[in-house]
Amino acid sequence: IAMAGVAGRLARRWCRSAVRSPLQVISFPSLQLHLSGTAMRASQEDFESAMNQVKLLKKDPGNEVKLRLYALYKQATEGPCNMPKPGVFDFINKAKWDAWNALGSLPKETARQNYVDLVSSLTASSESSSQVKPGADREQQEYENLVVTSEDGITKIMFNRPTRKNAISTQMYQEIMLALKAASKDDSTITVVTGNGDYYCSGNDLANFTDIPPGGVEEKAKQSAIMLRDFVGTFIDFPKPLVAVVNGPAVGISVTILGLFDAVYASDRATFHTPFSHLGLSPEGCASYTFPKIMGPAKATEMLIFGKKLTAGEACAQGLVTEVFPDSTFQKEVWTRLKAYSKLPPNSMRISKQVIRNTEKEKLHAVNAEESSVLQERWLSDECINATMNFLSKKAKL
Ligand SMILES: CCCCC/C=C/C(=O)SCCNC(=O)CCNC(=O)[C@H](O)C(C)(C)COP(=O)(O)OP(=O)(O)OC[C@H]1O[C@@H](n2cnc3c(N)ncnc32)[C@H](O)[C@@H]1OP(=O)(O)O
Repeated sequence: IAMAGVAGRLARRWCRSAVRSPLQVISFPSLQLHLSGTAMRASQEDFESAMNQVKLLKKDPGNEVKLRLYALYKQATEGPCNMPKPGVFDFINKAKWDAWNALGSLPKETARQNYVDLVSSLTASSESSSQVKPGADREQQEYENLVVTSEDGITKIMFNRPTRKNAISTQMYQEIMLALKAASKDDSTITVVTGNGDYYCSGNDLANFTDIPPGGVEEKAKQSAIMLRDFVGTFIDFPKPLVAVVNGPAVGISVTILGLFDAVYASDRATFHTPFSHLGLSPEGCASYTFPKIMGPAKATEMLIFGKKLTAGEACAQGLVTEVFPDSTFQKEVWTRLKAYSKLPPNSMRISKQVIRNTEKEKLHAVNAEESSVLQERWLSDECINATMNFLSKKAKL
């Protein structure tokens, strides 16, 4: 408890001091490699101007960056660390000493250049993030079937076709891809996918197959396979922690792609249903690979071949869901947790995700290509056409 109190005070003091003086700022080790390679050409004038810019930063760059700035400033003005090492309980001065000492014998000119570059990167990122106006207003104009908001370091992509149980139309596939691509580049640390209304998502909009292009059904199947491959590929390649907040029942592709998320939180009202055989289809979203890996082949068979619908508790027991919450407290508990996670160092989270994902990326893309190509055939099968017609003519539901 005492340590937590000290850490809190430290953070508050550092935040205040960063805007007051470059002498009281603190580091970002991940920038070190990038910065050490830059040419040494910053003048004393550039350096002084950078010191002034630090005071004008609109956004607190965080303690690590402030420590880095402090260390570079000291190195640039005084050379290698010349202070006696502070005691272990003198937390602030010890952190500053460590940061400065870590620069070793870095020449003054290089430190000056690195300081100028670091400040310039901070100014650029604060300008670009202030141009992005987070919030529903801006996003509503861009997306017809999604609500995308950015707050507290979290970009939330919400399926927004509640009257169709958030079924994914052709346009919505495109919008989800666009929203994910934007989220991968924005300054949020975590991206969340959720649904509006009582459903999380009822999967592919079965009416998608009624929009036949001049090339006929074969052309439609071909276009759909390309779209599916791109759609799933966007999830495979997504670079930040991706979390599903499953607010209600999930069907079809909205379930299979959960295997590509980094965490899945579910309300106890949620169910997980992949009725591919009932629809004359076969698995997509890399589930033919991720599900057997997550839950074992026998359990995956029950879901993907026999179409067994799982409760949230069952999906959690089988490893598809991270944690289940009572519906009454679901939103509150999940968002409190996500807000805490969003404050973790973003670069570290992103890199950890990449380390985990990179070992499998090639395999996942290959599986995605294979599944999409098999489905291209399935969509033209009698089994699939009959099942789709039965649903659309209101003869069948899941
Ligand atoms: C191109 C890439 C393809 C990738 C391959 C993807 C595969 C899949 O995702 S397979 C799974 C496809 N999904 C389904 O088969 C679900 C079909 N829907 C249903 O069975 C039911 O609607 C329900 C169980 C999801 C919900 O039932 P209920 O609570 O009774 O609600 P309604 O049926 O009255 O739904 C309200 C309204 O929404 C329409 N709707 C719901 N889901 C879909 C859907 N997936 N596609 C098209 N339309 C859907 C439903 O028809 C109702 O419409 P109205 O009757 O006009 O009000």
